[in-house]
Amino acid sequence: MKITDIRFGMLRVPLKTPFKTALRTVEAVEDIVVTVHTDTGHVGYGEAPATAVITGDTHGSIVEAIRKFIAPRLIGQEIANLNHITQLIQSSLEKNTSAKAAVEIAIYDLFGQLYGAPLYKMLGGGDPVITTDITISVDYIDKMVADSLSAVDRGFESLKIKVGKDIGVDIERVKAIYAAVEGRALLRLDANQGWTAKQAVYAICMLEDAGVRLELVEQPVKAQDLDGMKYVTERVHTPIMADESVFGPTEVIDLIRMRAADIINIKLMKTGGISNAIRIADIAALYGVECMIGCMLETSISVAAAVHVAVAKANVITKIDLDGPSLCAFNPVDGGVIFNESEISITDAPGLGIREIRGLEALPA
Ligand SMILES: C[C@H](N)C(=O)N[C@H](CCC(=O)O)C(=O)O
Ligand SMILES: [Mg+2]
Repeated sequence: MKITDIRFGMLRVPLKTPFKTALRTVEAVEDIVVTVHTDTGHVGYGEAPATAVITGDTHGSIVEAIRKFIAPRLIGQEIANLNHITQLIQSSLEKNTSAKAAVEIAIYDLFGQLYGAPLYKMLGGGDPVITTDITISVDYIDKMVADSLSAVDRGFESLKIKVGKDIGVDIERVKAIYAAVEGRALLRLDANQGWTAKQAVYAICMLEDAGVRLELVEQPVKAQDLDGMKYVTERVHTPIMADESVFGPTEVIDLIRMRAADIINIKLMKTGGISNAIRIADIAALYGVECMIGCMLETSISVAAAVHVAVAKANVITKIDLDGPSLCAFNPVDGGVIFNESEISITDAPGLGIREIRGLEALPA
């Protein structure tokens, strides 16, 4: 099975409700879809969101990175040589992790199709059913409480509460949600870099003292402020998780050795795809550090790939934040992983199992 062509499309899917974090507000998923074509007629699917505020990647940069730097190296390559292809992708240019991820996902999809096995089996196997949390956007307190109760009624047992807007209101937001859902759902907070280190310690200690039990707090301070992450991690009981602070394996090693966080959030769009996500999981396992696997605003194309990785690396990926498809107003994918609110399950279809993507707008090759 040899690569013959790489094509692009734009996928637009409205969100059920605006997604609001300390960094941005978004009303629709608008992602680049990559299809990798082969001489056997098999097609691999990948996806990349333009999360410029986190990865620096835009629609234009994703398409240009693939068109000019990645695709020319891959045409003619044999899918069976997976490690060689991932090395070609990763070394084709610096950064541009979302572009690399989209292409890698499509290549891994084809690798599974080549051997007639679902991707998670090619990655080592596991239990093909996992449970995700759901994100509660930062908003007025009453709205966040109502959204949290509605999520719990839909069966979500873990809520990822967005904070990081105003420290005083943030504390009240979390207290109100905790009181409303106590005993029915676990709470994770994600400040998306919105606090200073001292504010984070103040807020988390206030919540701890008030008896609010939090599963973890994600990325309390600026991405580059590793000293700030360490400062917070050392001063609170609640586990601290690094998200925007770590993209690839070497950054993860540095962060773990600094003891700057307790947990790592792996996202394919930060790692540049599946190969580095697996490396990070293996590194974390060596150090005895737990991981979450998360997503950006992505549909069930690229999130499916993250699900396969989560299943195969369940020994170390103990927390799942793969709610992108649940946030979308509809599922544009025919086939693939089944997203049913909090429960996500993988079928026996080869690769990612995607048959078709509805509503894809073709972009020039
Ligand atoms: C969608 C996911 N639950 C999530 O919250 N991801 C954010 C970043 C998403 C974005 O801004 O596109 C995160 O974990 O920080
Ligand atoms: Mg985060």
